[in-house]
Amino acid sequence: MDAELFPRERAEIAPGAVHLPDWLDAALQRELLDACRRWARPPAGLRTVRTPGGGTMTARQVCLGLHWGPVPACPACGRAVRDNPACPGPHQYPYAYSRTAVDGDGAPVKPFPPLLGDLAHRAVTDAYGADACGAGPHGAGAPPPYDIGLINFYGADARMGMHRDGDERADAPVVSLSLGDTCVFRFGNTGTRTRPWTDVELRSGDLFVFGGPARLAYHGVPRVHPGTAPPELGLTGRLNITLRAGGL
Ligand SMILES: O=C(O)CCC(=O)C(=O)O
Ligand SMILES: [Fe+2]
Repeated sequence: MDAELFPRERAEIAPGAVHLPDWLDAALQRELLDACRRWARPPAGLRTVRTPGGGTMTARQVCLGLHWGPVPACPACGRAVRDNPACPGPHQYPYAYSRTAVDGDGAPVKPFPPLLGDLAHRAVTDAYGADACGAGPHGAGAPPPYDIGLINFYGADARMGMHRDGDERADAPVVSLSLGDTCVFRFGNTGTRTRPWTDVELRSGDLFVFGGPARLAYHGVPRVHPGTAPPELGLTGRLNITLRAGGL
């Protein structure tokens, strides 16, 4: 890694989208990596996600709390999603949340651990300030809690295309934690997959939070830089943990 004289600083990439470099210390990165390794084991462990077009995602994924994946058949017309793009029903939404790994081994998804809920709340508070959380414990009138963790594992050639995180029903900010190799994280706009966008370098330990006007912005990972993980972490590749409130 190139030498750097100055620490990297907090940056607001777009209104509501905040990058906090080096947010996780080395011990917490190690603890999260160990936990990711446990979560990635079967049942309902790391899997390859099929896309509605018949391809596969290059980043492999494991889910906690709720399972996110392709909708196998449309409840409105009963056909596989990619076979009937004209269906006005759930075909419009080729991905959904479920309680079991429907496109994996079919096992119940592992529970969402309290550690990740605590981290999500701390992350949002650090990103926006004390009262901005937008999700909380259950209770009358309280916003829904963080209850979904998606963990993406990127090998050297893995990517993630521009997309929106739009399958949740709560508007709490998405919290994203990076471990291992550095990547280019592309943060775009809410209207199109195309420019304008800003490319941000996310390194091991970085936090990125997007909420408010940025909650539904397109984003993706066009590139991972292999071999850039901190050697003491002991990870080859990149892990990303995104935390969301489902409101489902
Ligand atoms: O890997 C990343 O940094 C982004 C992951 C992501 O956008 C997602 O899981 O929806
Ligand atoms: Fe995303």
